[in-house]
This record gives sequence, structure tokens and C-alpha cells, in this order.
Amino acid sequence: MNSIIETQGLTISFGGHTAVDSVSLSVPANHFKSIIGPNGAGKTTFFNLLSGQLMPTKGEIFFKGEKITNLSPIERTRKGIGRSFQITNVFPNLTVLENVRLAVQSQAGIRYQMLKHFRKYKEFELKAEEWLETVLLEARKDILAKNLAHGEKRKLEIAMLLALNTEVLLLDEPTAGMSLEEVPAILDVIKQIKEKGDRTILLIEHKMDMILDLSDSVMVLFNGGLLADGTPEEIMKNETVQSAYLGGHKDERTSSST
Ligand SMILES: Nc1ncnc2c1ncn2[C@@H]1O[C@H](COP(=O)(O)OP(=O)(O)OP(=O)(O)O)[C@@H](O)[C@H]1O
Repeated sequence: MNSIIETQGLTISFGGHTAVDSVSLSVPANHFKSIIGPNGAGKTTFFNLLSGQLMPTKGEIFFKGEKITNLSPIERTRKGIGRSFQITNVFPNLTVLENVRLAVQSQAGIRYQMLKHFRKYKEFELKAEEWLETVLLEARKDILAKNLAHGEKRKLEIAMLLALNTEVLLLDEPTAGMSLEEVPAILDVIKQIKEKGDRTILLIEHKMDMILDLSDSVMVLFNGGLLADGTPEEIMKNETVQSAYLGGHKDERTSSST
């Protein structure tokens, strides 16, 4: 398969505990893959391995066939793997627009001092406004980031990720901690990105109903291992998945630390 992201036997252990256990998978370009699994299954750790925040104990990661296992997070972002910004990466005392402008600027690889050049500054700002429109946050562009509602902060994180313009987007529970009213807007944003068809999206999400609709495929992690990987229909029908995850192990978490 012509994969954009591939892992071979990806494993990480913390002390005696194997959080991600020999996970091998291959994700084609422009594919939408969701990752599900109970709390502690290893989903976020798997993302940390893909984005370079953690180094595997064993195994390899490839991007477009090139081994990237030993690259730093920044090097991986430059190659084309973007991870959604955590709230801690957002500058609370800058406006929403300024935060996205900085992400645009970082994608352009231009140093902060260059902002003195007014025309460039304006270009970055216009681009940032476009991303804010995409995530339906343009009306809040002049608000300080710290004054955004939780759901709006998640939208800001997505705008900042999009501004990096990477081919692969790693989205870790973008709707976590949101009120029910806020979820549809985020889903719309993700649908729009998917419909454009030029990004590969890996999405960790607890809301099963949401991901079944959006996903080309779903992989299930359980105790760090890859329990199943298939179309949403296959996963829903899979008896092992049902008994291990959909059955008695239902995840009741409503918010996330991500
Ligand atoms: N840095 C670390 N040091 C020690 N143990 C860790 C570390 N990171 C993760 N773990 C452990 O690895 C396991 C997997 O955690 P992880 O956060 O990846 O699960 P998850 O599937 O994302 O869960 P959740 O749905 O709750 O976010 C857990 O048992 C966790 O305690």
C-alpha cells in the first residue's frame, strides 16, 4: 500500500508497563482514520510516538516511506505531521488572531523580527483570518485567547494546526470537555477539512457516533495493542471489539487532559 504514515512493531514501555505494544499499521494519503479504545489503552501515547514527543522502545515510524523514528517533533512537523496544539501552547495574553498569525508565521519559517515588515505582517494576518473563518471563530478574533470558552479554545487549536499546513493532522479528542451545543460546530470543521480531500487525518475520539460517520477506517487499541483495524462497519460488527470495548468497558469520561 502507498502509505503516508506507517508504523512497524511500534512499542513503548514505561517501567514494566507496555503502553503501546507492537502496533503496525499503514495509513494511505488523504485517509481519515479514527483511533478508539478505553481509557489507558495507549491512544495518546501512540500519538506522542507519531509526533515525536516520545521515542519508542522498539519499532519504526515511516512518513512517505522515509524512516522518521529518530526525528524531533519540530522536524516531523516540517516534514508534514502536525499535531493539534494543546491549550498550553496557546498564548493566553495574545488575541485569537495573533495566536493563529504566529502559527502561520512559523509555517512560513520567518523569524519574529520580520514582522516589522508591514506587508508580510498583513499577509500573515489575512491568512490567519482565513483559518479562523474555516473553524468558525472569525467573530472572536480580537478576544484574548484566555477569555475564550473551552470549545472556542479547541477551535483555536485546530486553526493553529491548520495554519501549519501539514499533510497529516493528528487530532486528539478535539471535542473533549465541550458542551453538547459546542460539538456540532467542531464536527462541521472536521467534516469540511475531510471534504477538501487533501489531508490525512488521524483522530482520537471517544464519541463513537461521531467518528463512525466521518471515518474511512477505525483502529481499536486495547491494553496498548492493536485489537482491530477496519471500516466502521467492520469494527461495529467485530465481536472481539464489542466484548472488549463497546460492551462492559464503556468509557464514561466526559473531559480530557489533552
Ligand atoms: N509518560 C508516562 N509515564 C508513565 N506511564 C505513562 C506515560 N504516558 C502514558 N503512560 C501510561 O500509559 C498508558 C496509556 O496511556 P494513554 O494516555 O496513552 O491512554 P489513552 O488511551 O490515551 O487514554 P485516555 O483515553 O484516558 O486518554 C496508561 O496506563 C498511562 O498511565
